[in-house]
Amino acid sequence: PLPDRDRALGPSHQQDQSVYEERHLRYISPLGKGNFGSVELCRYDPLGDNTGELIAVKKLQPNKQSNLEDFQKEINTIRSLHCDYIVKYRGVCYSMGRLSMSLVMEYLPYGSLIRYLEKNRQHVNNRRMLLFASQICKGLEYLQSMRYVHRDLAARNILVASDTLVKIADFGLTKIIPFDKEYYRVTHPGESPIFWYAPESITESKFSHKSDVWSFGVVLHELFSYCEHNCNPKRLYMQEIGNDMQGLSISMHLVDILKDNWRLPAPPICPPRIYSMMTMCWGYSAEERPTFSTLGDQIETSIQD
Ligand SMILES: N#CCCn1cc(-c2nc(Nc3ccc(C4CCNCC4)cc3)nc3c2CCN3)cn1
Repeated sequence: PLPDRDRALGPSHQQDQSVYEERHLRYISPLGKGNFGSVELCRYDPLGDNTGELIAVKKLQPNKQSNLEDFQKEINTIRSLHCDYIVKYRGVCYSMGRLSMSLVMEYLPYGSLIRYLEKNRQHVNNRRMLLFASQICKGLEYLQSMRYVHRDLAARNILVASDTLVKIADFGLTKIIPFDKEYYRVTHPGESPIFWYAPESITESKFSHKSDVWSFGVVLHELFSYCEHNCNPKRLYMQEIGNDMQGLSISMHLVDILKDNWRLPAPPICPPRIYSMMTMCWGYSAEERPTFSTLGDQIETSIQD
């Protein structure tokens, strides 16, 4: 695309959608897998001299679930979001040959929060964690203001831009709440990340801002557990449920222990006030859970102390 200074700004000064030409895209390495797609590191190098910018390119995975329509929705979603705490849309790349298209986004050099915390555990203290938590909370508050429900909030979908900035990514499951309802009901649950799901999402496929609050509580748990894999949510829940469970009954057992008020245990060195914030996010019924603005205020207060 044209550098910003030369880009013709439309009347609304809305940046026009940038189209990246496939012939200038240089594949570098794989970055990860999201919902319905894989993400690759590329350099967009129209001058052919390796001075081009690094970008993250999400390609549609041609498999049964994903289809171009869902991908188009994901592109329209991320294109409509303008927030410092949400990964930035850069444009699309059409590959006519394969009649498919790719989503071009800003490249975040540090990768997912899980990997970052595993590698940088020694110099990330509680204050830094609270900064990350507050940024995720602000991003979610913005998403809510746009009537979007993310539906796949987890540390694996939080990306690290720098030592002091994280961003929400992967809008493959994001839905818009209809104007006349408080929730979105999903017809095809697909492979659901049930250990990050609120009870009503498991039992009734109902998703709302309050179910995103539940998942935010699980992300707080991952954060303050430094994303240690031996205390990740799935592992802790399966220990409680009993590892000998299979298939459908796992989600029913999960809902049962949640009904009995069992919750993920406090991470080893988690401040009591933060753990109580998590347990508030895990109110069994949606209306018990706090709003993102309340959570944001509580996190800010904790940062001041
Ligand atoms: N979310 C979500 C799930 C889908 N997904 C999205 C991305 C993604 N990754 C990055 N950056 C990134 C990623 C991995 C590394 C690792 C790679 C292995 N070697 C060590 C370093 C480094 C940097 N930047 C992005 C994106 C999307 C927009 N910008 C990756 N998977």
